[in-house]
Formats: sequence, structure tokens, C-alpha cells
Amino acid sequence: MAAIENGTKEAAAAAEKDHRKAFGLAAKDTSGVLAPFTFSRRNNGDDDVTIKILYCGICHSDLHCIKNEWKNAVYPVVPGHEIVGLVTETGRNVTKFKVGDRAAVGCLVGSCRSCDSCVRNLENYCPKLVFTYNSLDADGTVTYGGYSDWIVVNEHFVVKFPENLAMDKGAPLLCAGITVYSPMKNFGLDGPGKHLGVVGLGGLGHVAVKFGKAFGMKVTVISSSPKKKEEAIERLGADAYIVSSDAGQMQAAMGTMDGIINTVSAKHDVVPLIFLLKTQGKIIMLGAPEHPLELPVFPLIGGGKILAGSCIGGMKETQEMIDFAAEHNITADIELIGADYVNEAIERLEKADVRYRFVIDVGNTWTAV
Ligand SMILES: NC(=O)c1ccc[n+]([C@@H]2O[C@H](COP(=O)([O-])OP(=O)(O)OC[C@H]3O[C@@H](n4cnc5c(N)ncnc54)[C@H](O)[C@@H]3O)[C@@H](O)[C@H]2O)c1
Ligand SMILES: [Zn+2]
Ligand SMILES: [Zn+2]
Repeated sequence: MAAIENGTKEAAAAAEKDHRKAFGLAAKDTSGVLAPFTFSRRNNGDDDVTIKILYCGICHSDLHCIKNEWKNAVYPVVPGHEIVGLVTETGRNVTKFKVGDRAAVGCLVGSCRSCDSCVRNLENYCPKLVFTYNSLDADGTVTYGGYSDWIVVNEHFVVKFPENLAMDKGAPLLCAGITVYSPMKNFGLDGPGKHLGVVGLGGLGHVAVKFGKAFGMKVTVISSSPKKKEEAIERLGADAYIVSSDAGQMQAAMGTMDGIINTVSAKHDVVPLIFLLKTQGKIIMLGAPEHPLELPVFPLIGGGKILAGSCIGGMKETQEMIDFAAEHNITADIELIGADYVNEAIERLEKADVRYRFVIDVGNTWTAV
């Protein structure tokens, strides 16, 4: 008996040696309330980079997940996949980073690296992809995200964060940025002379406006209320603004758009949006509402419209996006908050009361190892 106990203790001690303590905020149940949480992460492996987290954005996906709206939460959930920080340790095979470098982590921390998607640099569509949090890692543990003091990630899934990009305002690019950039590139919505519609002016939407303008497109925001009109045009640089509940405005814009980036996070009617497209125009679904949308096919068939989905982006494209953002001075408009304000921030995000992304000032809240 004593031998078994000793064996168990030894095994526990050995396991403990492979891990280090981390500290963060976790949701423990569907209330989604985040509370202090101590946990462990693996030691830095040969291919890994350890990052002291300085900033982490709050994405609406974090809210969907901690409240179990997608019915897949594995509590406790430490959310956060818009992570920027500094490298504190590198494994012996690491070539991209050295200690002290700026580094960033988005929604992915693992994939098989050999399937058709991975070979095409589309790790984001790998059947074995590992999300940054609430996902099963290769070693069988559940991943914990960036509302925490440090993280260890295989260098393939770590992005070099440009020196001339603000770390706090740049953090949201790791999810919001790549999620809108990737479909714009892949569906040909990235050139002058094109007309882009952006639906939902939140974290994703406001960054889509900025990329659209950097690509030289005409950008129209379609919003459910007139509240954000002035700032959409004057601050974000949109060319036009349509209030979706105004039938006259929607009618006047019918058949004018080459593409629409749809970021709406709740159930809504897509048919009026499809009518805004030109013949063979494309509507890209990015928002991930809890409840299914209705999709009558006739508005799609008439005019040969294309409805597609897109999920974040691959690692090569994420690096390309962040380098493009640095070159064109694209960052998110943020409200920087301390970790003690996160629960209030989540409540405000649910009410769409944020201009336009909350970012947690992790570095000034917790001291990493
Ligand atoms: N596809 C992906 O890879 C991906 C990546 C990140 C986020 N997302 C999803 O995209 C959505 C948006 O994320 P975000 O972080 O930009 O959220 P956000 O809350 O910052 O923005 C959502 C916007 O949708 C608007 N909205 C909400 N309900 C609406 C309704 N019924 N009609 C019209 N507008 C409405 C809000 O006013 C807000 O402007 C979320 O569902 C999120 O989970 C998807
Ligand atoms: Zn996200
Ligand atoms: Zn794969």
C-alpha cells in the first residue's frame, strides 16, 4: 500500500516536474463569470516558445464559449486567443525567435502538419487542429488561453509581431484581423474598384473596414442602428453607411456590392443582405450565432450569388496579415482594461457596448514566471 502511495507520489512529482504553474482567469460554469484560476502548463519543449503575455483581446467567441452557447465548453475555460507578448524561453530547435522578441499567438496552437489542409498552409481547416483554448491538445490535456500570465506554444503557431506595430492595439489582429483578411484575400475582395459591404460594426467589422480601405475598395457599413454612422465614416474611413432597418436605404443599395463580410454574432435575416450583392456577388459568413439562420435559396439562385463561410486563417497568412497591417498602420480601436474589469467588459460586449475591442492589460496585472 505504502509502495503504491509512494509510486503515485513519485509519478505525481515527475509529472509536476514537466509542468510549471500559470495564473489566469477561468469560467467555471455557464454563467461565464471569470474568476482567478491557478493551473499548470507544460515545460518549454525543443520546438516551443514560452511567451510572457502582455496583452490579450476579448473576442466575441470568448463570450460564446464561456457561456457555453456553442455547447462545447469544457470547464474550467481560460479564454483568450488574441495574445501578444515577449519571448522568455526558446527550445533548442527554435529558429524564428530568441529571448526578448515580440511574439503573438492567435486561435491555433496545433495541427497535424501533414494533411491536405496543413500542406496548403490552411492549418485552420486541419481535422486535428488544436484551438488555443477549450481544445484537446496532442498530450490529451485541455488548452488554456491568453487571459493568463504566460503560454508555451510550438513555434510554428507563433507569429512574429512587428516592431512598429502597437502591441495593445495590434493584439486584436490575431483573431479579428486574420478572420476578415483571409476571406477578403481568398474571395478576391481585395482590390481597387470593388465595393465591399461590412455587416456588424464590432471587433471584426471595424477591422474589416480598415483592411477594405487599405485594399483600395469602396466600403459600406450596414448596421442595425444609425448610432455608429459618424464614427464609421469619420474615424474608420468607411465611404457609406446603411441602416438595415431602413427599407429605402436598403432598396437604394440593391445589386451594388461585389462582396459582403458578415460578422453578426446573433440570429438575423440574411436575405436582405443577399439582395445587396451584384450578380455573382459573394457574402462571407464569419459570425457564429448560437442559433441557426434561415436560408431560403431563391435569393441565392437568382443572380448566381455565392454564400461562403470562413474560419480565421492559416499561419503563413496570419504572418502576412500582420506584416500588411504594420505596413499600412492598421490597428484595432481598443478600450484597454485591467483583469479586474473583465467580467464587466464581457457584459458590455454582450450589449455591443464597446468601441471596438476590449484588450486586457495582462502585463500590468499579473507578473509572469
Ligand atoms: N469565423 C471566424 O473565424 C470567427 C472568428 C472570430 C469571431 N467570429 C465570430 O464573429 C462574430 C463577431 O465577433 P466580434 O468579436 O466581432 O463580435 P462583436 O460583438 O464585437 O461584434 C458583433 C457585431 O454584431 C452586431 N450584432 C449583434 N446582433 C446583431 C443583430 N441581430 N443584427 C445586426 N447586428 C447585430 C453587434 O452590434 C456588433 O456590432 C461572433 O459570432 C464571433 O464568435 C468568427
Ligand atoms: Zn476570436
Ligand atoms: Zn492537418
